[in-house]
Amino acid sequence: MTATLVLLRHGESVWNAENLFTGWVDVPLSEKGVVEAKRGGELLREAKLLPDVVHTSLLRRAISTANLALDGCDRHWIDVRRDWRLNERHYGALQGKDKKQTLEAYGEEQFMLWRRSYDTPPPAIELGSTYSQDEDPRYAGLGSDLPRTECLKDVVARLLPYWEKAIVPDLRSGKTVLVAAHGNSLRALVKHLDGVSDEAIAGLNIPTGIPLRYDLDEDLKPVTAGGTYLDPEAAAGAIKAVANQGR
Ligand SMILES: O=C(O)[C@@H](CO)OP(=O)(O)O
Repeated sequence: MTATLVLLRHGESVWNAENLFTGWVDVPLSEKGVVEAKRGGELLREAKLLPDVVHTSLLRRAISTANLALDGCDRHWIDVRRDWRLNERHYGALQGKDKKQTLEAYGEEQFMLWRRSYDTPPPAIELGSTYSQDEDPRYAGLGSDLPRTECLKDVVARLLPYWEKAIVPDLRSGKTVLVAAHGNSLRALVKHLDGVSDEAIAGLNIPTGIPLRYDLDEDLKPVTAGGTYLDPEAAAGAIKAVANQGR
């Protein structure tokens, strides 16, 4: 048995374009992001990789990307499930801050520790502050699960229960599964799938809007490590751009 999983990071958001830490702040796609999401749908159509079910976060940049991509391959009608556990990493007090200014103020080491270390979260966000989500009705049921900051390790811990409970059953039933999510929630999933070490995951970046295909064996291990981008050339360039943000 093999199962087919497609990971899709949302297209460029307006805050990606402005180089701001975003996390759980619910910003829309930029015009370029809309084009990227549509292109993602074309790539799915060209590859005849047609999802049967889609899982998204609760953030509009992932939801819009899924809608646009699915529309592009005539799959806008499939079952959809959304869950906060697919949200972007909560960026704590860095949410809304300029990446370049943060790099200049705190230096390369601290900046990269916050951005890419496995287990160092940024400082926690103040409750009630502009970019905090404590008043957001979509998270009202979360109680003490509502994060005030997260490192990638925290994202792995909150994502895996959803993977096991919601995504794995879809894969086991033979469905082609699309997961439309975020740079860091997808890094957490790739870490799990490929067994990437805590150190090596720091160097892994996911480009916006380019579907990443994983064929999984009966143990849900990737047949090809790292999966396959549907547009490898575009992915290589875009991965470099993500890695260099803030510079
Ligand atoms: O700001 C964010 O939420 C993320 C993704 O855009 O940024 P980074 O790649 O720096 O983790």
